[in-house]
Amino acid sequence: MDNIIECKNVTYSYPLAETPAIQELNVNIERGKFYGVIGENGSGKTTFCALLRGFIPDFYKGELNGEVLVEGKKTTDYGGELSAKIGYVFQNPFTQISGVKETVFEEVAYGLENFGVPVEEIERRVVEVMQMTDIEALAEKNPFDLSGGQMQRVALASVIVLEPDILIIDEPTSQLDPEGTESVFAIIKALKEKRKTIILVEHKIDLIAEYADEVLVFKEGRMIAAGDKQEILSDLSLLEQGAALPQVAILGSRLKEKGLPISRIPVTEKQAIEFIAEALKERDKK
Ligand SMILES: Nc1ncnc2c1ncn2[C@@H]1O[C@H](COP(=O)(O)OP(=O)(O)OP(=O)(O)O)[C@@H](O)[C@H]1O
Repeated sequence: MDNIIECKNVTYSYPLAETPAIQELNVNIERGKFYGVIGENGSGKTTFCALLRGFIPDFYKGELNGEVLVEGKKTTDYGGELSAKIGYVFQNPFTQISGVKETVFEEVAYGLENFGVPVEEIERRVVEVMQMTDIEALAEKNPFDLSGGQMQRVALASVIVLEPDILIIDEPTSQLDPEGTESVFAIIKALKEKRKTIILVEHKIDLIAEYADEVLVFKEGRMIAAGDKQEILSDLSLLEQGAALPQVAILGSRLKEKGLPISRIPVTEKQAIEFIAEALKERDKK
């Protein structure tokens, strides 16, 4: 198994906090997999992201015990190189936009300029990423004159252009309409196809069900479940723990309880159609 990130017995408290925001966390993140992170508000998802990218303890002090390793090296032993390895996309794209560049093109190029990449390479990479994120038509616009969905695509482009191996994306669609959400997920899907390691915090459970490989569930600072998305998202006992599960998983389980011979609990709409049709055929055979 190729673990790109490992958390070993991590407990962290923000300064002056009475209870830790993360408690006794042990988790391995495998290279090239897509992790969906879910849990109630305040359960520790954003704090988990801050730990992975070394923001804790670099920027947030407080008390940290245990170790977070990225490619076998402690985050506390990295200098600036960690930010080249791990791209972070904020919930609010306003936070990501530098505010010092006047066009979208310059904004996307900004990070590469800071890394001292040669001009021709910057041009090539920016053009490529703008195509991938479907923002070519916005190249000459001011980043602040965009819709929320467009701005989030620019924010994603400015991170993707740096070619990090790991992407941590914290609720990218919370402020977007369905169309903006769809366009952001088209990009996330393309990143998944490039075999990037992706850690995505997202409340929209159907999107997690559709795209993630693995799901991590947080509650009150503890990771209460982790594993294959099919297994986690069909575990109805998690509902009692406050986790959101796909409606189709709940429906499938209830149909099973009512006696429908459904062999697998669906987590996506496509699976629901397939698995329920299979079960109906099975029932009619009898
Ligand atoms: N900068 C901070 N200083 C002190 N406490 C904080 C800070 N950020 C978060 N917390 C606390 O840590 C706990 C975990 O918060 P966190 O933001 O990680 O949860 P979350 O699951 O990401 O929530 P949400 O879904 O609302 O974004 C909460 O009790 C929160 O109040």
